Amino acid sequence: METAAAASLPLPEAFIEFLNQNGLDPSIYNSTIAQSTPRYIRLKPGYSDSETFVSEIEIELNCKLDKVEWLPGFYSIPPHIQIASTESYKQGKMYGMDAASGAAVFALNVSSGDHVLDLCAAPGAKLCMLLDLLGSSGSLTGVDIAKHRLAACRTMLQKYALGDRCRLFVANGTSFSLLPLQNCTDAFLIEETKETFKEWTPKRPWKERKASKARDGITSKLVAGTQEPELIFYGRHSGVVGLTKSELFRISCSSDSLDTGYDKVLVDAECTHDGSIKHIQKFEDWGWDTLERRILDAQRTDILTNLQFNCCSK
Ligand SMILES: C[S@@+](CC[C@H](N)C(=O)[O-])C[C@H]1O[C@@H](n2cnc3c(N)ncnc32)[C@H](O)[C@@H]1O
Repeated sequence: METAAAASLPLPEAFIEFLNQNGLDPSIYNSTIAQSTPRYIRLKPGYSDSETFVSEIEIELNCKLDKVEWLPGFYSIPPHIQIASTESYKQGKMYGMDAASGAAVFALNVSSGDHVLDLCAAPGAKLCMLLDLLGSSGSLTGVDIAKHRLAACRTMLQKYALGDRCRLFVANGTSFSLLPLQNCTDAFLIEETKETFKEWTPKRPWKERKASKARDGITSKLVAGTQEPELIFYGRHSGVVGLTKSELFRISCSSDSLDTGYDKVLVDAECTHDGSIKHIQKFEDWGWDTLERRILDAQRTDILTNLQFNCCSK
């Protein structure tokens, strides 16, 4: 961190050393520079190639959309532009999603008919992109350890009308072992005497759910590794409808799980996109001691390393 700009940053020595060791430019944590980092939006398939729709959004946002050539459906917008109050966003025609997040999903190379597992799914931006890529084929299983976060993901599926081939489990990803159902259905003998899963219906429309969440606040609750996965959502073609509970929770339908497992697995245990810069910038309000305790604490990051190792080595 040789430059004068970086030297003027109120970053602790140890953090600057860490950035230097990893070839990262400390000036990205300068809030003036970070404020010029563009934001990105992803347009829903069907809208993303429509020039008319792009022009409509430009009028609505009062800015120009710059197409990200290497990432289908993505556009960059100036950092100060807010999308949440626009009609296109409210109507589920666009997502606020970082290009780096999109790149991770794109790199999975999802193809038609794939059975995909998203192990750290909430709040669901990547999950929605995966479902958009799958279209009307394959299946997607979303897992998250935090129930309130996965509930937000379910709301997102409803908002974007995307959940048809998806199921969501509150579970610890390090021990999640349920296989995709589409591969197993032939092996199931539906026992008519037992109660089976009926079509999932929301207790409340998603807009009401969003409003009441804001009113009531949220309680953070994480599941233990040993707890049985809790199914909080399943779509009509997710393979769940018509199964009994014991069929759903059978972890293997064949001795060879290589044939019956997932085709692609996404493990997004912690943020790696431009949003992480904003997390670090909280030091300006919190001070470094608090930031270190809340975010950079060695014990917490050790847990994260183990989580990523466990998930990836399965
Ligand atoms: C960076 S966020 C994921 C963002 C998400 N992929 C998206 O695109 O919106 C990390 C998520 O991992 C979840 N998580 C952390 N440890 C977990 C575990 N052991 N099992 C399952 N989920 C976990 C957190 O609750 C959090 O929701």
